[in-house]
Amino acid sequence: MDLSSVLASPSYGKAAETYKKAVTVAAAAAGYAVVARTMARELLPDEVRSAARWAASVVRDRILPRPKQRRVKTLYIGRASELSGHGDNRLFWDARAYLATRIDPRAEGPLIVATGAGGGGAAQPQAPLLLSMVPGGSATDAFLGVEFTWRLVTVSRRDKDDGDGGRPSALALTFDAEHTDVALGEYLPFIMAAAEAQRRQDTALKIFMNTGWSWHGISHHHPATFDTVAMDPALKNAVVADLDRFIKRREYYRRIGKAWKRGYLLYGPPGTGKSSLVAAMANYLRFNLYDLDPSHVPSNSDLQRLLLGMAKSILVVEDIDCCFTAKSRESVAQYPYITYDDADDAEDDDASDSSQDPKPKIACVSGAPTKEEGITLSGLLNFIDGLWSTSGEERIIIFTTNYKDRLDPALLRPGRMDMHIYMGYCCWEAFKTLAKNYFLVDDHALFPEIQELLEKVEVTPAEVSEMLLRSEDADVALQGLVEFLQDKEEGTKP
Ligand SMILES: Nc1ncnc2c1ncn2[C@@H]1O[C@H](COP(=O)(O)OP(=O)(O)OP(=O)(O)O)[C@@H](O)[C@H]1O
Repeated sequence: MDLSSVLASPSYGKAAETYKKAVTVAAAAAGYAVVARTMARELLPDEVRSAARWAASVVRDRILPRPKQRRVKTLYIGRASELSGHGDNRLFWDARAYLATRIDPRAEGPLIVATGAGGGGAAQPQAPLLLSMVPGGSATDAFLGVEFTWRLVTVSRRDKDDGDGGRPSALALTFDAEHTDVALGEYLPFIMAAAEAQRRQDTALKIFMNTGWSWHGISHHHPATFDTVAMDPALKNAVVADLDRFIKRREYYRRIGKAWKRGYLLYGPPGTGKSSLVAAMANYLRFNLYDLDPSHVPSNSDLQRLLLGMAKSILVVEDIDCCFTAKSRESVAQYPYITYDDADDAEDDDASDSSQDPKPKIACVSGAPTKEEGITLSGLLNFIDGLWSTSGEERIIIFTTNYKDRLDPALLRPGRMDMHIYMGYCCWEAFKTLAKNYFLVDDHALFPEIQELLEKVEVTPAEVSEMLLRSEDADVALQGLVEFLQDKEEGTKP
């Protein structure tokens, strides 16, 4: 069918008629709408028109989905503690320290850069560079899927003559208000914990030694870490896991009403790394060490004072077998400075404080035996349990000995020392740690021979370390070690 016959057909004529009518109606409706709007504008008062607009918006809001409104919340963290009324607000400094690790140095805009405190608190050449926002600047951070925006704000205090005008005085933390619980319950506590961990890292550790009833501290720079201590890897992992678990259990110890303390007994031949492990534990936890020499503690009351004078820390008593024994009173002559419990007394240790024990203890102070009250093993353990149960701070006690079999059974009873750690002769795994420490090598042509020899020969990690130290050339040092082990095997070396 061509175009002329389509136009001439009756069905086309009907459709064209219908279309014309529709156009006429639409034009009339549009005209009425314009007229109605004009009339409404001219005839209806403003109040009626705005009421109509409001009604229309209510209907629209009810029927049509609207994009969700974002309510933001801002927390101001002032530099000064507004609530306690005095001093610095630690949270302000914690947040600034935390932000220093989150600021992107490549981001646009100016930043403040300064040196952080290294080792002893004073700025040191190797101290890290810390970034900070300039006043008015902002930084964003994401935590648990929530976006947080930080701004450093300056509150002008020109009206107050406190010499503080113009310094940044608060951090403003802005986030979606529906995440307020995350901000207060998780994000800020996380920041405080991170800052505390960093503070510990930056603070030089100390080791304290006792003279009489007072402690004297010096810096503790022992380089041992869990990476450098050579020991069975499974045992090492177990020690690290035990420390981690202990540190996280503040609430648990509080709930069961026990002192937040953990006891470790390290035993093994001389030179197997007991002192190195103590140092590694201190470095890992960033705890100060208190090295107690019981021979310098005249009485239980002096011991009490020493224990009360300790902060969160590790208390070490080395060579405990030389300090306390239950063997016999004849032993007094052998260990002249210390008071001894009888084995029978030790059984009652839990029930009574030995300082109130009516039986006279033999105390030998400064080599002069007297009948005065003296320090006892039960006194030490009871004091520790009693005194530390109220402090609420975590403490670790470590006893070391070369001779576990000489120890007072009271010390070995379950519940006294939580973990007994045997530091033994150098095994293959321990040797690999030492080789890595000294030469940064994981493998060497002499390793198979050394492995075979270590299975047959008893050698301490201290002896192996000494051989490895003899040359900076790994080939030379390892060859020297092979010869040393062969001599031992043949019995030509003690
Ligand atoms: N397990 C080890 N891992 C790494 N180094 C070790 C180890 N054992 C010993 N050494 C090395 O030997 C030296 C002496 O070891 P350490 O004092 O730790 O042994 P110890 O078991 O405490 O000895 P002692 O019982 O005589 O006090 C350390 O300084 C270290 O260089």
